[in-house]
Amino acid sequence: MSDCSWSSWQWSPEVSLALAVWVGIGGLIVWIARQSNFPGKYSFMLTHAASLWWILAAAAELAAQLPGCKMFLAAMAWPGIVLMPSLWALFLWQYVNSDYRLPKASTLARVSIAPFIFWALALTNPWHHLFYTAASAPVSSEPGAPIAYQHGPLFYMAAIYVYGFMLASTGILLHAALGSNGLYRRHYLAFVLVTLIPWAANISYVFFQRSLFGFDPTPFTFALSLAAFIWLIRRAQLFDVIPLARHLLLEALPDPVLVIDRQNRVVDANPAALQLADLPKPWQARAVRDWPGFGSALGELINSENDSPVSILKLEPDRFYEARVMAIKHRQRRQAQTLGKMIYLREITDQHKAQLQLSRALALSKERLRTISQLHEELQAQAIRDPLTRLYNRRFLDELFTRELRRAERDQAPLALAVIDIDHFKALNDRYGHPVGDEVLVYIGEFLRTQLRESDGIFRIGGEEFLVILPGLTTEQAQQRMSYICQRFAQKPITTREGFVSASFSGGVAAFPSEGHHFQALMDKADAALYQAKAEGRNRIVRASNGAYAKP
Ligand SMILES: Nc1nc2c(ncn2[C@@H]2O[C@H](COP(=O)(O)OP(=O)(O)OP(=O)(O)O)[C@@H](O)[C@H]2O)c(=O)[nH]1
Repeated sequence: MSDCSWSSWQWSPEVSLALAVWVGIGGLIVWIARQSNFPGKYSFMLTHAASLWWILAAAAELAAQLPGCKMFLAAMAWPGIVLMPSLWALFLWQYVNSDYRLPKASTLARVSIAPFIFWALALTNPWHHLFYTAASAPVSSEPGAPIAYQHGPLFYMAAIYVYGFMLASTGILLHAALGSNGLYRRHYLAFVLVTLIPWAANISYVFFQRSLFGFDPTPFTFALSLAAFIWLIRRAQLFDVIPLARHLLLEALPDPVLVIDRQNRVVDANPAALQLADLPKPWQARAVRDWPGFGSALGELINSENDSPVSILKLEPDRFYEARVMAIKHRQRRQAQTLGKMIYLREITDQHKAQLQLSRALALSKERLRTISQLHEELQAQAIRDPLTRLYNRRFLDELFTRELRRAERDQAPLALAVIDIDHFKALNDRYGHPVGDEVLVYIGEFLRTQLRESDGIFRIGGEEFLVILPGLTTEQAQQRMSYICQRFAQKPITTREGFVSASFSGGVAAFPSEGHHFQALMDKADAALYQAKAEGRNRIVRASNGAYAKP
């Protein structure tokens, strides 16, 4: 210090350059202070204040003529040297995490501990020579000659500390640059450049003894940083246009947007939201559920554990809005802290009504389709059934017989066919009347249905004529089965409107493959057997047998 009071001071172009950089950075700080808030604004200003300290000490060292004074001023630069990279890392962290807050006093105190320790160690170097060794001396005997510093272990410790922050800064920036695009990515990449140039200059000085004016070139590279910031601010809209543009966008947006804090109080609302709530400007911050008009609906939405990103709200009579609730998160180290929520509303009344109409029309046409297909099924069922007895009619005979014949051929199984005709039905009609005849027809249909298997097909093929398809039965088995039914039918009188009526039927039976391989062949033989049954006295079943008719 005493050396400095005796030292003469020499002005030089290098000193002018250092002071020009100092003035430029000072101007940058003043300009930034006047700008609206941006993430990391205060740590950005503090970083440059630290660089001002360093440059001033460097300019003074350049101007000082006595070696003792130069070494004292070199030690004086250390708070700036060590503070600058740590504050720069703090700024970048806040910037990439959109943290607008003033750095906490405790954070600043923690960041300042190491710079003060290194400063104290540098100032006490004449006693311990652990920062700069005793071999540090002017490069020549000329007055004002620069000092060739020989670095001691404490110097390298300080360098490691500083380089750690530079490394962290580069990591933060590269990570942010990779996850962003457009203007933001350009900002991050420019920040990488601003970080790497002074660091490279410092490494070349510390490890490769590259100097500028016989001096550490690092503070001079701040001129490049300054140029980069001027370019970023003027050309790449750093710190200025983006928040402004976002604010303008929010103001001009026709859709209502609300920002609520952790206590669900509205802390910001754009004009569209105020208009929707019919709130005058200025409005007071109030709980979202108390907002006129749509507060209760929004309150419910926020409190519900509804994870769906979009909800439909009916806010006013007949007005529908799509509501998106987005959490506003702030990342702190590895934890993400929720600061509040942003609610974005978009009116979708017309779409919603159209959608409702569409879904109503869709439901109606589905209902109609169901009715039509039901009717269709009923018609289909009716088309193949005899309306009086509900037995199958001739129309279905072909289809069922063909299907059963194929199955019989495939399984090599017999398939019997029985033709039945009510005996003396004309006489019954004549005696009791046609309606009673109908009752007898219905009764026989029901009777056959109860006596035969589910798999047997029963058809009414004429006035009082029926046909039964009996899958799996031979002629003999079919005759036995039908004879049994024939006997039971004849034994039981039928209840009609005219009292008890007795009736009987006759039948002829033929089967695949013994009597034929086609429907018509089997039908002819069964018919002939029926004729035989009638001729033999009725009330019996006669089977056809290979061209001849076998009696029971
Ligand atoms: N009630 C009623 N009678 C019918 C129906 N269809 C046909 N018939 C009558 O059935 C009778 C058939 O008589 P026929 O063919 O002479 O035979 P049958 O009197 O039964 O004498 P066999 O067959 O020789 O025993 C006719 O009188 C027809 O009018 C019908 O749907 N309802």
